[in-house]
Amino acid sequence: MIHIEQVSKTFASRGGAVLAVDRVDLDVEPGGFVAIVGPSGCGKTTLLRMMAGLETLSDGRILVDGDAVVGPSPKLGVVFQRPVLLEWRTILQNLLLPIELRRRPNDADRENAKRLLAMVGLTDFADRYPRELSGGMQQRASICRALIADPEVILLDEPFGALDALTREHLHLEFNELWRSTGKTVVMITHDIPEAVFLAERVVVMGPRPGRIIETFDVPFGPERDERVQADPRFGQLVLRIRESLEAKETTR
Ligand SMILES: Nc1ncnc2c1ncn2[C@@H]1O[C@H](COP(=O)(O)OP(=O)(O)OP(=O)(O)O)[C@@H](O)[C@H]1O
Repeated sequence: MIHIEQVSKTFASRGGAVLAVDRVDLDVEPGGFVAIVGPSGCGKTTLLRMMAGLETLSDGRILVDGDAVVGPSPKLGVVFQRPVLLEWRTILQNLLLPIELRRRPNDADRENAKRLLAMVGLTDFADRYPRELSGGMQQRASICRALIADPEVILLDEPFGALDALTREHLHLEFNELWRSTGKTVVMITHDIPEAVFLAERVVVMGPRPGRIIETFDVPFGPERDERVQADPRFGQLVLRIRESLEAKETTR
């Protein structure tokens, strides 16, 4: 579904050119879930923004479902670290925004939005404004908005990073179910290694700048996950191996 081939990104800055992403190759199969972890500033966000068509490539190519990414596309839904909801629109109106940018929303769109809100337990909040919702609820609404145009791929940049631990755990379970029930292809950036192992099928480790993929780990659990996965010794072992992979590279900087 996603094919990333020898992708590089160089930014021009006052101090000279900054190589943020260096010849990254990555393939994600349809319905797959890949998490990307790496030290701060290693180019994760830049890579995700290039996948989303929000940043140009300096070199290489990115294909989504066979087509080169040349700009934002309805095939891609993006969720950012902070829920970027418009304060003056209700939750339902916020959800319908991606549709409105292309055409007038109809009753079927409104039904679809309500179905998504029901999936994440926000049925009663459709007509409320973002400020009336907690951070976790707003982030759920943002995930619904990324899904409204029925994209084949969802890209998430630390979507749960700004939430408290309990809310984050709830959303992990919800997001796992959402992924399984919709069959979407997911790429998620996170700093949280246990989160990556809990949610993804594959965890990709990026090394410090210039950002390159240094190691890939397969997660030994099926798609259906719950709290018991974390008690499995393989969970802790994998978290440790990924942490060691990250730390090995940090010390050889
Ligand atoms: N628009 C830009 N102009 C110049 N340099 C940039 C730009 N965007 C990112 N960079 C540089 O590219 C590098 C990678 O940044 P990026 O935000 O992708 O890292 P990251 O891995 O997502 O970091 P973090 O985990 O801290 O969010 C950094 O050195 C950053 O300073």
